[in-house]
Amino acid sequence: MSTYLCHIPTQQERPTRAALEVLTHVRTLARRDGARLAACVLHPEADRFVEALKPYGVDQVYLVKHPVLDRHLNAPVLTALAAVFRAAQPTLMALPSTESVKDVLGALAARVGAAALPDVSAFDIGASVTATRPVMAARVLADTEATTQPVLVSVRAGTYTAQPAESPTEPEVVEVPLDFDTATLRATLREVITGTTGQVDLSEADIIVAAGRGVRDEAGKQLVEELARELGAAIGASRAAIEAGLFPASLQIGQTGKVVSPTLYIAVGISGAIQHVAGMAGSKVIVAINKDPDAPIFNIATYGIVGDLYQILPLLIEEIRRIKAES
Ligand SMILES: Cc1cc2nc3c(=O)[nH]c(=O)nc-3n(C[C@H](O)[C@H](O)[C@H](O)COP(=O)(O)OP(=O)(O)OC[C@H]3O[C@@H](n4cnc5c(N)ncnc54)[C@H](O)[C@@H]3O)c2cc1C
Repeated sequence: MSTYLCHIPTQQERPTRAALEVLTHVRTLARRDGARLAACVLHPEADRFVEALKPYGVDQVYLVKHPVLDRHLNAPVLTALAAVFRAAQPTLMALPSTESVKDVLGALAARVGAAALPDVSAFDIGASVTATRPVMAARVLADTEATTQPVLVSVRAGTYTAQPAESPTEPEVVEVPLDFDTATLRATLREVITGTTGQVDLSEADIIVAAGRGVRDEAGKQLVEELARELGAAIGASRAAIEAGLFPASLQIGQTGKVVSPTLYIAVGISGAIQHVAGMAGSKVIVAINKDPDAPIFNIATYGIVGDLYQILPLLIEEIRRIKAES
């Protein structure tokens, strides 16, 4: 029986949304192909996450527990993933395409002798593994194929929807020892500085309110923050809004920023330049607010509101508050 393995990064005591999305898709493929569905968690207390994986129908969970896995460092994560790979012997290993995964994917492929299909927006397994990969700032979709096995595939967030299985499973738990000497570390993580704007993590957010150059001052910024607060949304920004000094660079969405695919993306005063769209085109519903009816963002928007954001946002916030109060 072949094994399909998913890497499950964790955040704030639970598997990330992106990981559960990939796991859900791999479960569909595993059930169709009669393959074993395995997941792996790297964490000093990895057992804590087994419970959260049961509803997703996993047959096996590989755990790597080591204090060095407390925070992402390339060398131990690479060693741990390679150890799990050797233990599980999967034909396919799927990983969410996070910054950390991008750092190690190529090295992991080389270490375990696998092909790699990085940063894809869809994939399937037939006689070979085939995938669709957005390239050239998502202007072109490339069909790619791995002609050898095993295959590593990293998947963009928002491609699939995370859904529990029809019935939960009681997975076999396999502990994989990590033989890693921390004295060999060439890099250490000294401090993690968390952005202060917005309470919700951009890459995990289900709703994003993104500000562009149309948000031109502190009053506009406060409206964006208020709307985000009412919706429980994360805040993002275009490069122009960041260059204007209103938002920190960590919030940039686009070709040279974060790639996001939330359920709802509200673009406020953003023109829709190709470099911005590259980072958000995968959003399920896009609402654009722009005073220029010819702004390119309206070409990809699900709903468009033509008007001045300084008038529209207060109305929107008021209406959301009213609906929340009624329900
Ligand atoms: C190599 C490269 C990489 C890049 N990477 C990125 C990237 O990762 N992310 C990114 O975002 N950009 C990136 N850019 C920049 C990109 O080309 C655009 O310049 C940028 O996205 C424009 O941001 P914007 O839409 O906020 O600003 P603008 O293009 O200036 O648009 C502002 C919009 O706000 C509207 N507006 C103004 N006032 C109001 C109002 N009161 N109410 C409603 N609407 C209003 C205007 O009609 C306009 O459409 C990159 C560029 C290059 C060359």
